[in-house]
Amino acid sequence: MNEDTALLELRRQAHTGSPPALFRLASALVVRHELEEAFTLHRRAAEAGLANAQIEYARMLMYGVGCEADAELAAVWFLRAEMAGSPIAGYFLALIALGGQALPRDGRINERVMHAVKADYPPALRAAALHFARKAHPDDQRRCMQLLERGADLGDAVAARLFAERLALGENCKAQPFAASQLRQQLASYGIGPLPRVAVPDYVPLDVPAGELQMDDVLRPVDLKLQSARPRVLTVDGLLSADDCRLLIANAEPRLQRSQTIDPNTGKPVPLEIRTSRDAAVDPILEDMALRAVQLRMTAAAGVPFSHAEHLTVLRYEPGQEYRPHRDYRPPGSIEGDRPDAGNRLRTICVYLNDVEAGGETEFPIAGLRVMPRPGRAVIFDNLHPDGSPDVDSLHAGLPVERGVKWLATLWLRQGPYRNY
Ligand SMILES: O=C(O)CCC(=O)C(=O)O
Ligand SMILES: [Fe+2]
Repeated sequence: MNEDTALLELRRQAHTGSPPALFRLASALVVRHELEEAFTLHRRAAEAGLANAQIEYARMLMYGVGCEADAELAAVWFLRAEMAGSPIAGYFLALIALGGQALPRDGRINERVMHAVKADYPPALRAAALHFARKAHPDDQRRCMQLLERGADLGDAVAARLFAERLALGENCKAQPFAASQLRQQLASYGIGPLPRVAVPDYVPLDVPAGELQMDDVLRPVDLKLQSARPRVLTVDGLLSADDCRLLIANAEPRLQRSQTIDPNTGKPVPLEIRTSRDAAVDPILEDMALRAVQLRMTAAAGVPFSHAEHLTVLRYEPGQEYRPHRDYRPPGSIEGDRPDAGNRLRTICVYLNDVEAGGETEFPIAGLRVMPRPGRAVIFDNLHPDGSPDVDSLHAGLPVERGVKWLATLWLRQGPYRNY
């Protein structure tokens, strides 16, 4: 049967109106990028009570695929699928609720994540593993390892890479170089290399009873150090854990592209000599609970609601690569095409993900300040004055890397809401 005959057969079956047949046809149409028709068919199957279709329909609504995005309506359909017994729907409800925008951030987040963990849903395993990774109790460290291992067994390459690092380094566990090298060989056969070395930053371990999940820990206040008042620059060490840093690198690495910069004349992103790194932005469709938790930690430290954040960008600079002096606020005219209602870039938070052998500091020339990369260290700075006007003194640069590689995560934070869930 060729592809078209197969589709015709699916259409014939769907004609009967049977929900599983509608679902199968919709899924085939998604693969063919016929999204609007897929959306309508998933809706019909969802309305007829099919839980899988309810999840797919809700996901399309959440991301605006084949339709206008509508996070509130997505939540309604995830709730129906959850009531029909789907822990995956519960996971998505927890993901939406953690953003605190389309659903309230309530205690059900933890319950739902645990439920999805018990159902072996890999994104939930990853999120819970990274949460337990921050807790001092040895039982929680064991839980973290078990969850990463389970994720790896289920084919989650990110979990496998994180697990291999901990095993190889004996980080919060007994070093198992043989098991680590076997796992790395397995990953290498899929073309996946080892992660860069990330030293464990000092941070206050999470004070949550052993075995318990408290996902909203990401919002807890951190100890910011004022480095300069004008321009306003703050830093905090250990904002992210070694596992968080590795998570960001592992997610970005396969998708890196030459960085682009907004051309001040046209307002369009283009590759320019002032910024020679490679980077990957996290598309909302790829944003799972663990990635969301890391970003919430960043926005909370920056004192800006999560909804104001543009998409996370992870950058990689090789020797000689740099981001020459620039300001992060967007030139008037370039906002129009990208959520003008969200206003300009009020503030930026960058987190270094590894140690750079030499070079790669972030320099603020007006303040006479250079911030050294250290894994988990964040630098937060204002791009606008309190009255919303551009602060020309916010000029800054990513100095050229001299030796080693520099990995960095940047969130640009707008004046108003940019995301809807
Ligand atoms: O690489 C750095 O240190 C600075 C990065 C930066 O300025 C940016 O991402 O906007
Ligand atoms: Fe910048």
